[in-house]
Amino acid sequence: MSKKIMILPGDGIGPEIVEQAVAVLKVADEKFGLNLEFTEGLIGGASIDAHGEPLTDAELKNAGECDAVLLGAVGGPKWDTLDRAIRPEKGLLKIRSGLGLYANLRPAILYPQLAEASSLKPEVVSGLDILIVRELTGGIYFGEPRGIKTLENGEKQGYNTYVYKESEIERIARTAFEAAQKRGGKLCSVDKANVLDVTVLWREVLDRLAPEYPDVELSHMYVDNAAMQLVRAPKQFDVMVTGNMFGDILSDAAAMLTGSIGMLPSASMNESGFGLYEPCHGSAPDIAGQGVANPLATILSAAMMLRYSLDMGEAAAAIEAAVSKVLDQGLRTADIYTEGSKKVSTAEMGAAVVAAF
Ligand SMILES: NC(=O)C1=CN([C@@H]2O[C@H](COP(=O)(O)OP(=O)(O)OC[C@H]3O[C@@H](n4cnc5c(N)ncnc54)[C@H](O)[C@@H]3O)[C@@H](O)[C@H]2O)C=CC1
Ligand SMILES: CC(C)CC(=O)C(=O)O
Ligand SMILES: [Mg+2]
Repeated sequence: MSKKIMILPGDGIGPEIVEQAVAVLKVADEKFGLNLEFTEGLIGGASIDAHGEPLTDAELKNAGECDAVLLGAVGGPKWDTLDRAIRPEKGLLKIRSGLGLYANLRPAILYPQLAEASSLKPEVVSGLDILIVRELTGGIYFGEPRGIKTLENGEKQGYNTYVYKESEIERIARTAFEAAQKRGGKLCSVDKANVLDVTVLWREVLDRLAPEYPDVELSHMYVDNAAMQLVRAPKQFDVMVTGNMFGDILSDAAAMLTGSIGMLPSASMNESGFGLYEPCHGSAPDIAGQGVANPLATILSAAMMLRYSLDMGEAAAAIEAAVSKVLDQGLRTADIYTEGSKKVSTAEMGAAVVAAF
């Protein structure tokens, strides 16, 4: 039986990088007989232009009926002046929440070939392999009430609400504990429990669950210190678990340890293992249309999709090996270029991964 993959290219560099990832999936399909079937949909600004909203209910339903979703990125200046309710980013929040994709896995792994491209000194990052587990369907990005209101004195006030229910904390904590069990056995929970009540509860839930995972060493860290430790001594971390906003910010910081945000893939899963796969970066309007974006985060996200949602681990490993091979060949998009390597375009990088199979 075929496996149906929904492709949502989105905006900006989204279509450019997704095109390369689909080409890689097609060659993996040929080599491994995966029987993949692709269908394409609209999200973000592309959907606003076509339908007046960033994700239609019909498209959400289509995505949920597929076996997995591969997404590029959404957003861009063209839509920035629209009403907040129909911004491209709302489409992303809608698909994450609508499909229950609460577990966002963001592995920050330094390919040894890119040690020179990392923002940190090679000795600080060599062998880096961190997994950031980010809660994705709750927290301050979803909390109500939210909005901008006018106060009695005529001044405007903006507000959002940072909320988590125990059950939401527990399920992401279990994802993180289980990941730590399969990895190095260390879990660092990141919060701001010295200030934010919601994260006092977060910490309590993590502590309550810890005895169920005696093989995992649990620690807690405030988010400001975690940001500092990530750029000071990142190898102290194995698995990090945190809420939606802190995870968003910390994973962009971790990306630079691996050389570029263009290297960081992600998986967003629900309880039944259904997943949406996308690079951690956005639509990069500053380089869109120039053919210079790094497609590797999206290609590596496609590999995660094969492994986590489609049970095609062998093909996933082959994609990762092909990525490593092109880096061995010295091929680099502009974001990971260092002296002595060969600068290539988005399409050339994609073609090189296909050829490396
Ligand atoms: N998952 C998503 O769809 C996300 C969407 N966004 C949206 O994207 C738009 C741009 O946001 P920014 O804050 O600029 O973040 P961004 O991640 O799009 O770009 C930040 C910087 O990283 C660079 N960059 C990103 N991806 C790259 C790649 N694959 N190769 C080489 N360089 C890359 C960009 O050129 C830019 O200089 C906004 O509309 C934002 O809301 C932002 C983050 C995530
Ligand atoms: C719409 C944003 C929450 C997207 C983003 O920055 C992310 O998921 O990393
Ligand atoms: Mg982000």
